[in-house]
Amino acid sequence: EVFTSVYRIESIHRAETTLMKGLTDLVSKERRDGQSLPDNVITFFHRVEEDEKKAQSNNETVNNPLNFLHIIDRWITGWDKLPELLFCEKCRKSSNIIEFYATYISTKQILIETPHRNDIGGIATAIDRLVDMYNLSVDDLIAGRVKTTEVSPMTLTELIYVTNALPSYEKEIVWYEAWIHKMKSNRNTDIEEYKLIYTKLAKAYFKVGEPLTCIKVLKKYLLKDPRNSDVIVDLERCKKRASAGLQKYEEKIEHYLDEKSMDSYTNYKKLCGGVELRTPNETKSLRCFNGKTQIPYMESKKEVLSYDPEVVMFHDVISDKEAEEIKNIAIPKMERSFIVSRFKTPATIGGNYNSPIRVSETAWLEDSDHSLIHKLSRRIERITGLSLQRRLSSTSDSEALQVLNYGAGGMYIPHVDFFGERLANHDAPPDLKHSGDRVATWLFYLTDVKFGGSTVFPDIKVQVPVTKGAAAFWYSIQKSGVPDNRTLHAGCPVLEGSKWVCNKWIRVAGQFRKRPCGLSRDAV
Ligand SMILES: O=C(O)CCC(=O)C(=O)O
Ligand SMILES: [Fe+2]
Repeated sequence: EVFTSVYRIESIHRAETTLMKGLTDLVSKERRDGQSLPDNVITFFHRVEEDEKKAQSNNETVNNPLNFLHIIDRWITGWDKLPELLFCEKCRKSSNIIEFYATYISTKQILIETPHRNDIGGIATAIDRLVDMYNLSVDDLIAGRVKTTEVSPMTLTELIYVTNALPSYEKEIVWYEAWIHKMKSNRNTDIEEYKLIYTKLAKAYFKVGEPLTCIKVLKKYLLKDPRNSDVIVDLERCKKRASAGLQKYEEKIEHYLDEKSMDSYTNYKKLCGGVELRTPNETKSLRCFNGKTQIPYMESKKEVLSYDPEVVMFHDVISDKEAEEIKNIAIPKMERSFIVSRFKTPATIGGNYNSPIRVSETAWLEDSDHSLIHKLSRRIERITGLSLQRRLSSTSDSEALQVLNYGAGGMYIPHVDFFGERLANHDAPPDLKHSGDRVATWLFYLTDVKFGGSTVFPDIKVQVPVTKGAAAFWYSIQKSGVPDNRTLHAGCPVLEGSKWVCNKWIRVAGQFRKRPCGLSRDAV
């Protein structure tokens, strides 16, 4: 799967650029020789040309899920099929074609992974999630617009990918209605497309218990194509249901959120969208200042986002060059992030109902892997005053550095980082199992993103924007030793850009001198 990280999609896209250079060459050589390639090859060639032109803004390729959908669809329906099209039975074989084919094979061989049907589902789900999260207009998406960027409009095939991934018939209705709206302004839509959309829309109305609307939709279609027997059969079905007076409602995917989760989810959504949920009175005492570190002449740029529980940002704690280096060290080791529930934390609320909990890829880096990783651990120690020692054979004061790159619409739904009562029986390696709970989290931001991706704390209404070079830091366990549920937090879905972060989860065991425990139960 490539949709689980933006860098994988980017590498597919780089390969496509190479293939496209080869194809452009082929087209012009054949033209020069007075020959032409099969029509479907030329059509595909023009599609890529057109898509690429549209997807460029300020010399950069637009990094949003709609463009990812185009990239993956072009790959699966185009590049993968190209040899069949070029070497069809009646096709003329020229040396130019053979030459292109060599480039084709070698380019594909370099790729570690090529897109897969699953990727389509992953990206389609991401698009649905982003519509919910950021209240995007479906009409805009169909036309290729996402916030301030524009790419090619969606194709009919892409629409069907998206609607197949939707968790409810209500949502399908919204998309088909929008598509019909678009078809109306396009005079030469072919009848097959009309038929497909009208029958799918009618079926969705039927499923949500609205047979009368189902009848209306099908009758509208029959005005264009009065004798279509499939549609007439569908119409009879709707009529029968309507006369039975049965309003049967069918759910596509069952979902359930309890009230408390719903509150957190509402805040999560608002905070991700950049809404300030605290009153001026609540934020007036928040400050930025030069913080003390363990080295007398070194200060940190500290910004307090919440005093209790304490959530802070440290600015300029990692350079662009270091951030780039971390990515390069991590890339060969990246793997799909495991679901938090490996540790059975309450990572079960919010998000879109059918969405995976975490869409990202992870690499774990040890201090001993590279001097830079070691250096960063020491830097965090100086700034926080905590110990991050890794002792691979006994208890450790922190886990390895976790590097994350989010995928298409990638996010991490609301969760807490501590294990709480589950610490005793989780299946971490023994050294970590005996290192105590996760007392604090340090999160470096290695990139900026154009839109979305903030780290948000729904219960305390805090939003930390993705800020390259900065880090977020918070304690998950109070000084009394009691885990702090108010530290529930999430990574918002990324709408545009590639979000890279890396974090250190700091353990309780080694901190007894560095962060003395409090004397009362509610010590913070
Ligand atoms: O990526 C984010 O913003 C959140 C990451 C996170 O929750 C974590 O690493 O524990
Ligand atoms: Fe977390």
